[in-house]
Amino acid sequence: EFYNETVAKAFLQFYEHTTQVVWNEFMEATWNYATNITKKNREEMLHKDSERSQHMLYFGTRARLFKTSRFHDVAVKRMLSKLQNIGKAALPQDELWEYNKLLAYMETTYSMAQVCLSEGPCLPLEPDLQEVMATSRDQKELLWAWQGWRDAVGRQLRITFERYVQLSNKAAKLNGYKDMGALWRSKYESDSLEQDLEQLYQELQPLYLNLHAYVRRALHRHYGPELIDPRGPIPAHLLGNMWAQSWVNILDLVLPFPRKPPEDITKIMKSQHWKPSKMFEEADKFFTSLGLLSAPPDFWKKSMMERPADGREVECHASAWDFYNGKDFRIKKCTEVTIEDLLSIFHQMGHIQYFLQYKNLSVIFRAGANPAFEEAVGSMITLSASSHKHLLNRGLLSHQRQDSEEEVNFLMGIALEKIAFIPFAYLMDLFRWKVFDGTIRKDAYNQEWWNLRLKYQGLCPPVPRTEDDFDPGAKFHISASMPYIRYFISLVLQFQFHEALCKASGHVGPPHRCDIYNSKMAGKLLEDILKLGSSKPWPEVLQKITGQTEVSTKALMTYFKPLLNWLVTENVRQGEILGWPDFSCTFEGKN
Ligand SMILES: CC(=O)N[C@@H](CC(=O)O)C(=O)NC[C@H](CC1(C(=O)N[C@@H](Cc2ccc(O)cc2)C(=O)O)CCCC1)C(=O)O
Ligand SMILES: [Zn+2]
Repeated sequence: EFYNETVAKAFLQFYEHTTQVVWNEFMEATWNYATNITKKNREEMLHKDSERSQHMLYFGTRARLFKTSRFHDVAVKRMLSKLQNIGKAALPQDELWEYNKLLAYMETTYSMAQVCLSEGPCLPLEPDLQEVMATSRDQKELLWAWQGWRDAVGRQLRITFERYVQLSNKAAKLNGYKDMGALWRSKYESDSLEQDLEQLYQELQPLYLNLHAYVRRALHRHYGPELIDPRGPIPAHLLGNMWAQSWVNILDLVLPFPRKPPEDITKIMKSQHWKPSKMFEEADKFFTSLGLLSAPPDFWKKSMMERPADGREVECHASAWDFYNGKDFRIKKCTEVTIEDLLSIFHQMGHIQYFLQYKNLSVIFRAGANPAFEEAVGSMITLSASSHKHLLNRGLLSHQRQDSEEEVNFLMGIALEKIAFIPFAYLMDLFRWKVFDGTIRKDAYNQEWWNLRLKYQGLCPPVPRTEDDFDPGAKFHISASMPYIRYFISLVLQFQFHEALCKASGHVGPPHRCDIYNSKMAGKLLEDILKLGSSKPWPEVLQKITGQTEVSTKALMTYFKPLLNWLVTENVRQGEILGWPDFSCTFEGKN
C-alpha cells in the first residue's frame, strides 16, 4: 500500500495528530530549562528530547517507504520528503543521549560564563561585558573583556566541540548526507548554494572594503599608530562588539559629520521611562498597523522579557519560540532599555509574526520558506522602524528635518550594523562547513578560524592565540549549534523585501527614507507569503513578494549608494588603501 496516496494521507493525518503534543511538551521542557537552568530541568529536557526523537524516527523511517513518484498531490510529496529529514534522531539511542548532553553542556557553559574582576564582582556577557565592549574606549579594558570571555567560554568548549563534530557528521550520514554541513545546506533546496553565496559576497565586497578602510582610519586617529596599521587588519576588540560583527557602537568615533551628531535615542527612551514591556508593545503595534496579527494573550503572559530578579540562571541570548499548539508563542530576552534592544525586539517579533501567520498549516510546513526568510522578515521591518521618519513619528526623535550631512551620518549608522556584518555572517558557516567536511582539522580549529577572520573581515586577534583557545565557541550560535548562513542571505533578502513593500506602500524616494508603518497594502503583500510557511519552494515565494526568483544585491546597493559615494570620495581624499596588504597581525607594544 506504499503506492497508495490515500494511505499516505492517512499516515500524514496520524503524524499531524500525535506531533503537536510531542513537540509542545518538548518546547515546554526546553523553555523551562532555558529560563531556569537547573539539573532537574536539564534532565526533564533531555527526556522530552529523546521522546521527540523517537517520534521523529518512527515517522521518518516510515515516510521513506512510500513510493511517491506517481502521487498527484504535490503537498503530500513535499510533506513526506520533509518528514524523512530527522537530523540527530537518526543516531542510536546511546549516542543521541550523549549528543544531547554535550549540546546542553555547550549552550549552558556559554549562558553561565562570567569574567571576574581581580577583586570584586564577576560580570556576565549580558548586559555587563556587552556594555564594556560597546562603551569603553580604553583598549586595555576592552582587551580584558575580550580575552576574559574567550578564556571563560571558548577554552571550555574545545574538547566537547570535537566530539560534537563527530556525532553531528554521523547523524548527517544516517540521513543520507555526506556531513552535517551538507544537511544544513539542504534546507535551501539549491544545488548551487555555495557558488551563489560566493557571488553575493563578491558583489558586496567593495562596500565592505570602503567601510573597513574608513573605520580603520578613524580608529587610527583615536588609538594611534602603535595599535592601528593603516594598511593592515584591525584588532578585533576595538569595534564595539564582542565578536566585531556589528560596529554600530563606535559610530561616535567614525561619524562622517561630527558636528551633526544624531540624537541619543537610548537617552530619550530612558527619559520617557520606557520599560521592556512597552518596547514589545511598540513592535507589536508596528505589525498590527500593517493589518497583521497581534501577539496573543499567552505571549504577554508567558514571555520572559527581562532577566529574572530572583537569581535564577537563565539563557539570556534572545530567542522567539513556537510551542506548536496554535496559541502559545513567546520571546525570551534579557531586555535592556536601549535602542539596540528595541530594534532587536522588532527582529524577534518578526519571528512571532511568521509563527502566527502559518499556525494553521500542517506542522511540517510551520517554518519559513527557507531559514533566511525567517530572519529577513523581522530585519526588514527593522529597516522601517529605524528610519528617521518612523522614529520621529513615534516621538523618539525631535529634529524634524534631516539635511544631507545628517543623512550620511544616518546611513553610516545603518552600515555599521549591516555592512560590517557581511563578512562575519558569511564566514561563520564557511568555518563550520569546513570543520564538518574535514577540510579544517581539529588540531587547527583556532588558526583556521583566524585565517577566515583575516581573509574576510580584515581583523586580527589583539593578543596571540593558540590551539588551547577555541575562539569560535565564544559566539552563541556555535556553542548552541545554530546555523548562521541564514543571516548572510537575510542581509540581502531584507533589502529586497524592504524595496518591494515600500513600493507596495506607495513610497517614492530613497529606500532609506521609507517607513511602511500603517500600510495595509504592504501588510497584505507580506501576509500572503508568511501564510505559506515552508509549503512552497522559496523561489516561488520570493517571486510573489518581489517579482523576482533570485536573491539580488541590487536593493541593498541602492539603499547604500549615497553612503558608498561619500565613502569612496573620502577614502580617495585620504589616499586610503582598500584591504589589508600588511596582513600580519602584530602584537608588540599592546600590553
Ligand atoms: C527557538 C529559537 O531559537 N528561535 C530562533 C528563531 C527561529 O528559528 O524561529 C531565534 O529566536 N534565534 C535567536 C536569534 C536571536 C538574535 C541573534 O542571534 N541574531 C544573530 C544575527 C543577527 C545580528 C544582527 C541583527 O540585526 C539580526 C540578526 C546574532 O546576534 O549574531 C539576537 C537578537 C537578534 C536576533 C534570532 O532571533 O535570530
Ligand atoms: Zn532571527
